[in-house]
Amino acid sequence: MSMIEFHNVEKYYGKFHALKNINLNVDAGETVVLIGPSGSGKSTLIRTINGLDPIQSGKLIVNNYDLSDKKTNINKLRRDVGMVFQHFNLYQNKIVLENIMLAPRIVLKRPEDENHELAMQLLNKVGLANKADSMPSQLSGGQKQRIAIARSLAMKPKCLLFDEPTSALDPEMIDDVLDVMKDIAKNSNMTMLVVTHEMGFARAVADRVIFMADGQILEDDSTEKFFGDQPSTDRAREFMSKISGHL
Ligand SMILES: Nc1ncnc2c1ncn2[C@@H]1O[C@H](COP(=O)(O)OP(=O)(O)OP(=O)(O)O)[C@@H](O)[C@H]1O
Repeated sequence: MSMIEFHNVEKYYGKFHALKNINLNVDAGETVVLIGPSGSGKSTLIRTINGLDPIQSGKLIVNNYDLSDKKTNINKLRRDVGMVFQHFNLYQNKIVLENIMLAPRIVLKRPEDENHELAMQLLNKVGLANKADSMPSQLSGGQKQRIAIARSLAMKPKCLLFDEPTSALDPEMIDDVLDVMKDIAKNSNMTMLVVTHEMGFARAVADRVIFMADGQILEDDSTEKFFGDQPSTDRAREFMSKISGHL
C-alpha cells in the first residue's frame, strides 16, 4: 500500500525551479534515505510531504490525502505525518514532559493519564526518563533531538519525516540519535523518510536510497544496489567519492 505518491510534481520558489518532475512512490512501512549535494532539493521534497511547502503542479498523495488539492485539510494530514527538524524546534518555555504531551492532549484529546503514561514510555525508549522535568535549555543537542523524536512519536504517526536530524549535533551525540532512529526503523511499521549524510544509518536500516541533484531524482535504488554495485550516474558516484572521507 502506498503511503506517498509523487506524480510529475513541480515546485518553484518564485522563478527558481526547486523540484523537477518528481515521480516517487513510498510504500507504507518503508524506510527511505534521501541523499545529495547541498541545494539539491532534499529538504524541499520532504517539506512538500506534510504541506510545509506547497507544490505548483503534478499530483501528490500522502496517506490518501491529496496535497495537490488546495482544499485538503493539512492539519488532519499532519496528525499522521510527523517531522523531526535539524534544529529540534522544541517549545523552549515548557518542560520536556509537556513538550511531549501537548499535541496529543490538544489535537487528539488523549486522556491525561494515558497521555502521561505514553509520554513516560517514550522518554524511557529514548533513554531520557530522568529529564522529564527539565527545560529544553538544560539539555545537550543530542538529548534535545531525542526528545523531539519522542514528541513526534507521541502522536503515533503513520509516517515520520526527518530533515537532517543529526547535522546540528556534535559528533559524540550523533550515535545516540541514530540508535533511536534505527530502533524505530527496525521495530515499528512506520514509514520513514530521512534526509541525512549518515551512510552508516542508510546501510543499516534503509530499504531504498534516493539520490537527488539539481531538483531531480537521479537514482532510486535498493540499499544493496546503491552501496553494492556503485550508483549508476556520474553525479551520484562523484558525490559518494566526495563524502567517503566522512563515512
Ligand atoms: N524558501 C525558499 N525560498 C527560495 N529558495 C529556496 C527556499 N528554500 C530553499 N530554496 C532553494 O531551493 C534549493 C533547494 O533547497 P533545499 O533546502 O531543498 O536543498 P537541500 O538539498 O536540502 O540542501 P541542504 O543539504 O543544503 O539542506 C536551494 O537552491 C535553496 O536555495
